[in-house]
Amino acid sequence: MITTSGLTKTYRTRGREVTAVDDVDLTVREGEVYGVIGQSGAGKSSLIRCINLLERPTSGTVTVDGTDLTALAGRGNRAGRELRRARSRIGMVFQHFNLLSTRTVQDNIELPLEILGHSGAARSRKALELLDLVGLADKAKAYPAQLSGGQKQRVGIARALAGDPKVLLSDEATSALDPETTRSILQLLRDLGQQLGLTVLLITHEMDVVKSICDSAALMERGRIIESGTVPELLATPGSQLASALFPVSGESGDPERTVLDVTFLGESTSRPVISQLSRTYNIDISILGAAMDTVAGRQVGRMRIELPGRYEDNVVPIGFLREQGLHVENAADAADAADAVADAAPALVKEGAK
Ligand SMILES: Nc1ncnc2c1ncn2[C@@H]1O[C@H](COP(=O)(O)OP(=O)(O)OP(=O)(O)O)[C@@H](O)[C@H]1O
Repeated sequence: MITTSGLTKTYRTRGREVTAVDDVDLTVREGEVYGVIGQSGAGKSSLIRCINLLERPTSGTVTVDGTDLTALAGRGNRAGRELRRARSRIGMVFQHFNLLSTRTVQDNIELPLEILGHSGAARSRKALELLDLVGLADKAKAYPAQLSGGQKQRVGIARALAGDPKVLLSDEATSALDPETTRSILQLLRDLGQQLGLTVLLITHEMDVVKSICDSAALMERGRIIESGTVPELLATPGSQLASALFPVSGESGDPERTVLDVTFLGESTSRPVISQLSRTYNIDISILGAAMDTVAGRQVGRMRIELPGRYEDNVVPIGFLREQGLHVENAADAADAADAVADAAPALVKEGAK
């Protein structure tokens, strides 16, 4: 649904050049919620602004729903109209809501429809329908100042949906909200995505956002995407920095003569008694150093740090047994290296992930 190829954005200010987006290839599939996570200054806002051509990329292409937006951008007035039309199928949700304070809630939602030239009756019908969808049917005549932050963002989402978009872009939609409101807005985005068949691309600096609603995620650092994939793929990738930040497990072993493994259970493997089977089959004592179960992107995920007697090389057979059961097994020493790498690159992400 969204593809960028070699997308690059360089700003030139007072003789200085900053490459905010550096050769980014991104593929967001139809119907998924895709999160781009990175620290402040990583280039997330520039990326999202290039995707809806609010910002003209320096090079590279952006294709949304089969239309190459970058090809439409530079062709004078007529192409400008085409670009505006293509853009109206891309909804945008902003961190600070961007509502007009002198207009009522309903009039704010009608604004994009006014620009598209819809009649008064059609605009009103659509706005009321959208208000109902976001749970604010009773607030049509209220002004933004009379709403809570979460309610304002619901209006922002309703406005973004006014043009019947196939794609919703969200620029830190929840970072101005408290944790509980954040949860309800994320749930709304996820529900609307499923109900309306939307593809959602969101940028965030909070790992919890990725954890609660994203099907796929990418880690952005200094303008580049350094890791990406579906959440289950990431959790199953040895040494994945995103997986370590998304789902950290802790627990120390003091004994170099023993093997410490991080075992990830996904989906139905979470309910099988594999650790006791391992212990019985090979007659080994297993210590559990740390464990957690959680729901990531709507799927049950478990992670466990276990310790086995003997060095890693001596445990090839039990490790093979665990892998045969469909579990992802990683040497904890390698996982610790990945966690250190992400901590160096993005300390805030690790803090968020560890909450
Ligand atoms: N209009 C601009 N002119 C010049 N430099 C810019 C401009 N916009 C962004 N930058 C620079 O590009 C880099 C990436 O900024 P960007 O806002 O895209 O990052 P971000 O990951 O969204 O950060 P934040 O989360 O703080 O918004 C930064 O170094 C920033 O200073």
